[in-house]
Parts: sequence; C-alpha cells; structure tokens
Amino acid sequence: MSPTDAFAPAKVNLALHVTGQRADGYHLLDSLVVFADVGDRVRVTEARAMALTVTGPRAAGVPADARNLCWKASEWFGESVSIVLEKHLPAAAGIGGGSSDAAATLRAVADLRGRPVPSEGLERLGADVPVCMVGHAARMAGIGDVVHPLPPLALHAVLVNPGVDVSTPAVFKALTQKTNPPMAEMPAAAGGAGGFVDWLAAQRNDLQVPAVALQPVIGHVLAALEASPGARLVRMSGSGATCFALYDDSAEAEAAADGLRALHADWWVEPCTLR
Ligand SMILES: C[C@](O)(CO)[C@H](O)COP(=O)(O)OP(=O)(O)OC[C@H]1O[C@@H](n2ccc(N)nc2=O)[C@H](O)[C@@H]1O
Ligand SMILES: Nc1ncnc2c1ncn2[C@@H]1O[C@H](COP(=O)(O)OP(=O)(O)OP(=O)(O)O)[C@@H](O)[C@H]1O
Repeated sequence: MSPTDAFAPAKVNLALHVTGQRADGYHLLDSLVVFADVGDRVRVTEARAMALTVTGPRAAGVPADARNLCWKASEWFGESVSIVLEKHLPAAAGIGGGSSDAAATLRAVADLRGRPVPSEGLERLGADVPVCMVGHAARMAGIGDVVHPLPPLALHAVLVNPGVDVSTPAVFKALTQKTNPPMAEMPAAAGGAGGFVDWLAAQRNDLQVPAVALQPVIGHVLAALEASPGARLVRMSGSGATCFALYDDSAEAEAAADGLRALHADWWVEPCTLR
C-alpha cells in the first residue's frame, strides 16, 4: 500500500487567557487558535511493528522512539505503522509541534487504515491535540478538550523563535494569577475586517509575562517584532518562546522577516499565512 502524507501546521495562539485551575492542576483556557502554512510533514506506511525516523532541519533533539507524540498517537489509535517525521518547527516552542505532529499522524493513519479517528480522549495525548485536529481557526476552552471551529481566517504574519526551549509546565507554574477574565466576545466578521485586529489587541496571552520572566530573550523578540515596519499586533504564542506579529499584507510580512533575519541570523524567522 502506498504511503500517506499529512501536513502538521504550526499552531498559533492569537490570544490565550488562563481562566482557572482544576483540582488536578491543569489550567482552564480560553484561546483563539489558528494554523500556519509552515509546519512539519508526516509520512505513514504499513508495518507490522511501530517504527519512527525523524528527519529534516529541526530533527536534532527530537526523540525518535516511543516518547515521540507521533508514536504515542499511533499507539493510542491502536495501529502499528512506520512513520517518517520531517521536522521544520522548533520543539518546545509554544507552536504545538508535538501536538500538531500527533494530529497529522492520526489523520494519516486514519486514511491508511480506513478508520475514523475517535473524537474522545484526544487531549490525553496533549492539550493541543483536539484543536490541531481542526487545523484552522478555532476557539479552544476547557483544558484544550473543548473546541469550537470558526470560519478560517487569512492573516499575514511572521513567526520568530529565538532558539531557547521553554517548558510548558514551568511557565504555568510561574503564573501567579490563575483566574483571569475570558476573551471578550469576538466580532462576527473576524476574517480580514480591520476591527478584528483592534479586538485582538484588547485580548492577552496570560502566559507571556511568566515566560518572559523565565526566558528574558522573549522580551527581545517581542521588541524586535514591534520595531518591524507594518507590525499591527505583536504577542507570544502558547507558553513561548515563539512570538508572532500580524501585518496588513504578505509583502509587509516578507519584508519584516527579511529585516529580522538580517539582524538576528540565529533566530528562526518564518513569514506565513495564518488560517
Ligand atoms: C499552553 C498551550 O500551548 C496552549 O495552546 C497548551 O495548552 C499546551 O499544550 P500541550 O503542550 O499539548 O500540553 P500538554 O503536553 O498536555 O501539557 C503539558 C503541561 O502543561 C500544563 N498544562 C497544559 C494544558 C493545560 N490546559 N493546563 C496545564 O496546566 C501541565 O503542567 C501539563 O503537564
Ligand atoms: N513530534 C515531536 N516534535 C517535537 N517534540 C516532541 C515530539 N514528540 C515529543 N516531543 C517532546 O516534547 C517536548 C515539547 O515539544 P513541543 O514541540 O510539543 O512543544 P510545546 O512547546 O509543548 O508545544 P505547545 O506548548 O505549543 O503545545 C519536546 O521537548 C520533545 O522532547
């Protein structure tokens, strides 16, 4: 049987409000999540036993065994397959690399084996896996297990990661105020409307302050994005360290990315469209 490929887009939290904490320690979230046209690639082929190879420019340090979210996703689905994961996204970066890879693996295995992916319990693989199964704009609530798909957006953006790993549990632990207001009601016509960026600017990422305290270089990334010509809104995604800026068009985003790469050759800088 021929292999099945799936794209694992970067996940970006345009806003991420932490609204409470459950008795088991997990935090309640209210987040507007979108997906980029940059990401990892997953290729799945028939096999008797699980196998995984990690390739690509960002393979270094990513586990190529049962610790990998691709492997865990196949096991959770009850299917043994051979997987090639081509890593392009930085790991431990707040853009859901592992969760998006898991969702892509589930889609590919479902195609290969002709079985639907069970919808229950996906969040046990990772809090971002349910939203990553949607793959376009969605509002995420609960601990990540409640997902309301929204009409896809088309936002021009630049993603920047300064190359420091950030531990998601450490950032949640450093958050002092666990109960914060949810997002304000979203404007009806989010896509493209000028009012959307104004609305978004009034929302927050509650993990940004604790992440900057743990990794001050994130503050430099935010400042560099703020200084890029045409940046309409600048914020951190997830638990960091990746930050994004939004621009009015793709030419502005490309130009901003060129400028950032010239100044910071060691940063991961990707112009993209967020949907
Ligand atoms: C911060 C976000 O990136 C926002 O999209 C996600 O909620 C994190 O998603 P993820 O990396 O897939 O998260 P998981 O691997 O499930 O959890 C990592 C750790 O983050 C903390 N965690 C995660 C999700 C959540 N709602 N509350 C939490 O407190 C927990 O300490 C957990 O042990
Ligand atoms: N497929 C994978 N890609 C990257 N890292 C993986 C993968 N599977 C397991 N890991 C492990 O998970 C850790 C977290 O990586 P990941 O890229 O999922 O980041 P994250 O910051 O938790 O994402 P987010 O918080 O946005 O969901 C890595 O340090 C790595 O050891």
